[in-house]
Amino acid sequence: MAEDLLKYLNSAQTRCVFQVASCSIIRALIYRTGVTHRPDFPLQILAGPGSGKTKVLTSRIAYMILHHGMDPSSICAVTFTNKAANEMRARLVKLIGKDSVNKVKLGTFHAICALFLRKYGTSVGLDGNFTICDSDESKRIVTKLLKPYDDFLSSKDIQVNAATLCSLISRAKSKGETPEDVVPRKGSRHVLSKALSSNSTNEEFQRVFAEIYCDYEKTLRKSNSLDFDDLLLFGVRLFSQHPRYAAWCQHILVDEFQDTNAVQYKLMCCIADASRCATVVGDPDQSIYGWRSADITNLGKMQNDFPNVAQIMLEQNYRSAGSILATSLAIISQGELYRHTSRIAKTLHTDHPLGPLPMLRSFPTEHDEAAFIAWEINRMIAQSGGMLGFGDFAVLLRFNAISRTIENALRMEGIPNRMLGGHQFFERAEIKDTLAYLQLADNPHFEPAFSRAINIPPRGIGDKSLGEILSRAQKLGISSLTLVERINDSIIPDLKPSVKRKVQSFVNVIRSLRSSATDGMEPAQLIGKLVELVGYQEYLKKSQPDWDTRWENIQELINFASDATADALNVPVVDEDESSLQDTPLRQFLQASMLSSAGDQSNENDDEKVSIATCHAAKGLEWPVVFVPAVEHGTFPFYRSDDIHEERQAYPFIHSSALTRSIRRLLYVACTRAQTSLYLTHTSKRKVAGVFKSRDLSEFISKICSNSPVRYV
Ligand SMILES: Nc1ncnc2c1ncn2[C@@H]1O[C@H](COP(=O)(O)OP(=O)(O)OP(=O)(O)O)[C@@H](O)[C@H]1O
Repeated sequence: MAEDLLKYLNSAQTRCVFQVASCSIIRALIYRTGVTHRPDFPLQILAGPGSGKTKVLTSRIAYMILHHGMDPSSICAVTFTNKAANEMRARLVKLIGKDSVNKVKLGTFHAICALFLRKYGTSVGLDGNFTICDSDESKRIVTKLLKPYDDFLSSKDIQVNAATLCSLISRAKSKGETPEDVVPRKGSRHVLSKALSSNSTNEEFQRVFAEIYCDYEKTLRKSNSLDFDDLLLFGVRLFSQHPRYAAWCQHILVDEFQDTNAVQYKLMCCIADASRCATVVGDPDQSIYGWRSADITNLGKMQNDFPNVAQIMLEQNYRSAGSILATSLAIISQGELYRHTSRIAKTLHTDHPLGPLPMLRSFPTEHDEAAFIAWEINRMIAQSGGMLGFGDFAVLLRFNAISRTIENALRMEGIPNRMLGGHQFFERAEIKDTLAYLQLADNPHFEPAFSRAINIPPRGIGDKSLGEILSRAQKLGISSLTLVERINDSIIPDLKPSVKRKVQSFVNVIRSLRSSATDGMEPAQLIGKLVELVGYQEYLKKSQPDWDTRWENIQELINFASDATADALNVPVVDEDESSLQDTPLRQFLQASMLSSAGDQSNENDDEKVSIATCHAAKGLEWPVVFVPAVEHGTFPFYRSDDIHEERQAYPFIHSSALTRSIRRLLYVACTRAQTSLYLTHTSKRKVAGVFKSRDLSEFISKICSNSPVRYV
């Protein structure tokens, strides 16, 4: 009898059934452990793409509240984008209800810092009405600061632009380096040394960089404003110097932990200081923000900084067909390029069938490639008998510059499409104009807003007069707005030529907005009042051929304004007697606008369009069918070349092997967005700066072709 049982258990068929059953039990247990792991212990959940990381994180929050009775307001949940925060909020509402969710401190690192700095910023030397300076304004400031160095830099044959300097400043800040830290010391090697050959040139350039960085900081402080990196740095300062402001936090949970930089990691530690409890979820293989100083080693650091941290791996992919997963894993796990890195070995499997093999197609030119993509989308939709719609397709690009040919081809085939994160709502001129007035009404010191608003609509103040206003204000140690207000009120003499009459309407508008904002007028009404006062619609009609679209955007901003204040997070009252600051609805709205990221806005019928996105913007998303064009050397990986301007700015001075690894991960992220079908395409010739250049298949793919998880057509 016993022998029979043993035989039975050993039979191949039974073993297989038993293994499958035990595997899914183990998986369920692992998932459960991720959720139920004691909330007073730290936890790292490492998981591959499509393994349901967000689900575990939200379930864990719900479990802490419902099972352990934790106060929702003692939980902090951090995501990388507002979109991800909204997604998490929506899922949590279903589990614990809206009232509890509203108490959880849920948002991006930037949003959480901004909220606390608004209320307690005086403790770290800030005024509560600071303005958040976006990257466009930072670039304008740096452009101005760079100007006096033009002759010097060209005499040394050093070419550098404001965008590169902004990247370098941001890089320094994300590592916590101050302007003093970047001053060259004898024999020191700095980030710039990788970019410049001669040592003395390097030192001279680095000195210029340090000076510009220093002046940039001064300009921001004088304008009572913080850039995005400052929000994090001042946040660290606030929570580390005044731990009581973080004492409410019993547990912090961080999504996409692989993309945290040094400052964000420090912030997490400061917020978790009282409880030493943090749960992080991440996938080191999806770390794609190396150029923004994301630091994969934070996983290791956490093991030292958080005693008894446990590590759980989630290894089932719920998203993709088996063959897509196999191809993606082959791309990421090619050994040789990882020789000098410690890639954390993870396995990933799926219960989904193998499905069609990913298709690799080669074309003579990019036009043929784009035409194929358009043709194939139409063919698949027709063949699916209505199962697939345009919204089920995505074309994921290495960089935006490739999109033009694809967009053209889709248009010619009548395929509706949208660029994900491409039209950045808050970067549109009409939106910036409106915000500039409101920023000035809230913070009279914010110079970038003054320079923008003073002449919109045109008031006849030329560059010379504007320069005169700025320099006179500087001499008097007051803001430009205060100067023109004083001229308007005849407190100080007019300029020559006179500006008094020209600035009168501007001063009146600002004063009227300021007084309404102080009386608590809702931002949506403030915008209505502003456009009325300045005659903005008439101005658009006169100056812009597409004025109606722009006017619709203003209406959209009004909609956004009504929602933004309703969504504001509660900041706990720590010291009633201390000078904690009161937020105004205008301030809440301005903050929400400045922190709103690309892709946060979506239109109603976007679901019926083919998505075109960069691989970066596709992070966290999924589609049934994904096309990845230009899988070629020169794109995957990309090395510095003169044609791709935006990429040179994105990757200043990054080491090429680090870049290669980062781009391999980017291709991995792109491929793992696909649920049922994946197409990789490449061309043998591609136009670069107007000239055809021959192209080879990407080494990331050519090296895996022999094991053939792809169908090469
Ligand atoms: N336990 C589960 N059972 C079935 N489907 C699941 C489960 N968890 C997640 N999914 C589904 O799998 C897909 C991927 O989930 P999700 O986007 O949360 O994964 P992720 O780990 O955050 O992925 P990525 O890191 O690639 O963005 C989604 O369609 C989700 O609905």
